Amino acid sequence: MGSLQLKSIRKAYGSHEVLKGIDLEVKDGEFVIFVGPSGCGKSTLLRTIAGLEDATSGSVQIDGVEVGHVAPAKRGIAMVFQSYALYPHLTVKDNMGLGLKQAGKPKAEIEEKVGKAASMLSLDPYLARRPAELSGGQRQRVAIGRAIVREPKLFLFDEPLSNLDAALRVNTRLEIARLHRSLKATMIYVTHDQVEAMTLADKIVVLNAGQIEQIGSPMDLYNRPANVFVAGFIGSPQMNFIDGARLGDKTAKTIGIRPEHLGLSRESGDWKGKVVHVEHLGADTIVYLESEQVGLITVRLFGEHRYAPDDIVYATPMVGSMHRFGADDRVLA
Ligand SMILES: Nc1ncnc2c1ncn2[C@@H]1O[C@H](COP(=O)(O)OP(=O)(O)OP(=O)(O)O)[C@@H](O)[C@H]1O
Repeated sequence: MGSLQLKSIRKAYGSHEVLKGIDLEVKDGEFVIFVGPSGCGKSTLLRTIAGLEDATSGSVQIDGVEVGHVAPAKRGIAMVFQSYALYPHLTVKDNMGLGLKQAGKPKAEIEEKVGKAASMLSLDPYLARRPAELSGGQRQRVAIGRAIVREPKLFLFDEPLSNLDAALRVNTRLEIARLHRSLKATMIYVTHDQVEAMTLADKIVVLNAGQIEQIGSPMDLYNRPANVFVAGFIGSPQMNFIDGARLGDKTAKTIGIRPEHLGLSRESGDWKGKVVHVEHLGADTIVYLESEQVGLITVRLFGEHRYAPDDIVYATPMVGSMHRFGADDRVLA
């Protein structure tokens, strides 16, 4: 079991309020990801759940039990950080089993649990090595293994992949997804990386300046952003925002349209523009164009396209792809 309830969590450092009333329900077995701009309070929230920070007010419950005054080690939580914090003089096996050894568990039990975690993480060949003899990805897997053997109610991950290179990030991401499926454990994960958030999460929590902007499944946030902030934060390249008045819309202050929901033609279309820059990403081509009617917009095309700066082109939004936001930046029904 591992459910979590946060009620009206506030946290201030001096007069600086970093968390401004966070309410959140995490169900047993859920994978929840916190995203948001730098400094919005993601790590502080995670550390508050872990008990490494005390909330200024509000309640943290794990499985329905208030843990505000329970020491971090007694909360049934395991935390995996960006820095692996492994003991350099211990082998992989001893690093993974240390927590159990310190808790006075019998040797046979430690052997069994470490063995099981190692095989889950494909770490069997490395059990006798020391951290210095491992790659960054392997070290992070050991850190995850160390968390698994403790069989926590809640796993907390604070940007666990951010020290890894791109290929390793993908592999380790898949590993974490698989792990979540096989352990059916509750996981809460902080990341800067949109792809991580979109691919791993059952539920994404978008934070901004200490408040929750929206909670939803990845596709909910992508398809139905509740406000301009979430619309602009989720999706890459970023959603285009156009002044409603420029499109003759009298109620919407802002109209959003994702770059992948625009078509491009040299012959005809809704918005005439001039190409200012093109990025060839292999699988996709990103075209930036300046249009008199709608300003600077980004178009994402599937495949390779031979547009070049100064080409005259026409962009056309796909039917039903516009998001309309009112004067308060909230989505209009
Ligand atoms: N110990 C502290 N004392 C004072 N202010 C702090 C302390 N820890 C964090 N802060 C401030 O709280 C705010 C939130 O920090 P936090 O680390 O939670 O943000 P974050 O969303 O995790 O950012 P990042 O994505 O950059 O890691 C920041 O403005 C930070 O400067």
